[in-house]
Amino acid sequence: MTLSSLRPLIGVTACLKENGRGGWHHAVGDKYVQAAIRAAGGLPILIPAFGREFEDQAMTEALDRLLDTLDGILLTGSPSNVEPHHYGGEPSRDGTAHDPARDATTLPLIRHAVDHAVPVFAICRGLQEVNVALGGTLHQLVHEVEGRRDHRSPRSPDMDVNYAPAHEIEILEGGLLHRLLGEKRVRVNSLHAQGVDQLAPRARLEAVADDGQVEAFTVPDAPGFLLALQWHPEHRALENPVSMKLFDAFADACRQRAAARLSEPLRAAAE
Ligand SMILES: N[C@@H](CCC(=O)NCCCC(=O)O)C(=O)O
Repeated sequence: MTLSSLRPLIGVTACLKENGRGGWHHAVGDKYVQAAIRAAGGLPILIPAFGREFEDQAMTEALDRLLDTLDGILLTGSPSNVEPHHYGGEPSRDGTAHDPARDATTLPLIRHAVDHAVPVFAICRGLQEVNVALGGTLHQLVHEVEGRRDHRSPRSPDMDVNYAPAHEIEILEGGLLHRLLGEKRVRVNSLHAQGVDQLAPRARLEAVADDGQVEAFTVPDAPGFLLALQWHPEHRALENPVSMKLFDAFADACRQRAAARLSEPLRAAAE
């Protein structure tokens, strides 16, 4: 086995959703599982929304054990919103979908992963979770903010319509995104009603939409890889060169961690 053939273990965050029959499922969209396998070359390990089951110390121990076994974390998107009490926001508008079990899992998971140099790739809700976990805030309805466009997707039954490129982003020179893509402007899809209001103090802005809305950031002082995107690179990732450059960078970081975690004989074989 060589380092390039090593398939890193990538945690994929799940939502807790009602199953319509009085029960609950821990659920992940298949496109995230497919992206972890095909775009990142990893082995996806679903992370249930277990945060409410553990008190503080037990949660810390659970996250330590979990992250000891993983080479990276993919923070997925979701129609549910981060609950505003996590960032001092006003109560959500009636009818807003939330997922408190997911919030109770991902927010401490993010802080733990960042502190322990576990590579993190955050998508849409995932970006919003990273921003809140590290002390930032969110707009709950970006399209109602003065000067902002509507960043929500069409409500088509056709995924390719909903995930079609929707607007350009400006990539800030000198950051990770610019280094990975070598471009100043790319078109991205857009499927969100929430968005970054106050960027987390440790975050470095990497890209903005033409209306100034945050579209990507990194955390330069994090010991490991971290890239947070408001758009969805996982949709048809293999057909999108921009997406593949980003997944390749995440995959490289995960493989490096995997090799470092391997036992000596396996590590020697992977070199
Ligand atoms: N609910 C938040 C986050 C939006 C988001 O993640 N959209 C994608 C949902 C479907 C998918 O997983 O692709 C917001 O509205 O901003």
